[in-house]
Amino acid sequence: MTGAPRDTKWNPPAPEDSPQGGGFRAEFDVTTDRGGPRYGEFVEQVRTFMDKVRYACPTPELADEVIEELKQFNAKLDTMLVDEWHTPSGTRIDLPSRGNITLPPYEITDGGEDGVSATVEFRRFHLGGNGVAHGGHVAVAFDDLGGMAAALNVHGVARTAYLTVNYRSLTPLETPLTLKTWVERRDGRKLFVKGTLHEGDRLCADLDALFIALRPGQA
Ligand SMILES: CCCCC/C=C\C/C=C\C/C=C\C/C=C\CCCC(=O)SCCNC(=O)CCNC(=O)[C@H](O)C(C)(C)COP(=O)(O)OP(=O)(O)OC[C@H]1O[C@@H](n2cnc3c(N)ncnc32)[C@H](O)[C@@H]1OP(=O)(O)O
Repeated sequence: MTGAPRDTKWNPPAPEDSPQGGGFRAEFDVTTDRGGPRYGEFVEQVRTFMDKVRYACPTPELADEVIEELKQFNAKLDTMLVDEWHTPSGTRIDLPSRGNITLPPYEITDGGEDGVSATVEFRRFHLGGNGVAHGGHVAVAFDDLGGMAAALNVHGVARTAYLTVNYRSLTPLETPLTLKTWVERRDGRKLFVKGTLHEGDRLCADLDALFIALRPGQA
């Protein structure tokens, strides 16, 4: 397991009348080959780049040089753009965080209807201040992995209705942390999800969230 459990029935078909606009679709794709065998390294290099940008203090001359090179990179990326529904990002279950560059990198160690366990490592670019993670990035990790616990429970897509994170102690950067999420209670389409984030035995943060399973065809 890396970005999501493999032994699960993913790729549920959308109903004929599934709307194509607004929010998540009631369907989703999982892949292991979209974007090719080097896609994981491609994302990892961008993360490393962001780590360096976060701490860079360029001279004006070096900033000009890098800006010129970035313009060339961006022009190259313009030649490979696809729409949201065809990008590998978020679908590659063989990669950390399903290859989604916007998520803190995590690897799923266990996942199913009972919940999800993952190892997550906040990067240097997730800095909030004073050497520890920004609380918003902690919430992003909980949202995605809480959403995954809900998705695995209902075998479909669920959307966050509310998400409360209690920050119990500081969350370190560049340290493997254990994040767990599980559906504590289900009431029809309502999934009450709990979660914890630990460094070893120390609780960094916990989660209390409500996810709503989408109705067939819901935008
Ligand atoms: C999604 C994955 C895509 C890619 C997948 C690829 C691979 C798959 C692998 C794994 C999947 C892994 C991870 C999943 C990833 C991410 C998860 C992130 C999810 C998000 O980041 S998502 C963005 C933020 N999210 C929104 O943008 C929501 C905006 N909003 C709405 O879209 C509606 O608001 C909605 C749909 C929430 C409900 O609307 P609705 O019309 O369907 O239902 P309704 O309003 O009737 O509520 C039904 C019952 O919930 C109660 N209820 C509702 N809201 C409540 C609240 N806040 N507090 C307390 N109770 C609440 C009502 O009171 C009623 O309760 P009752 O039935 O008892 O009366």
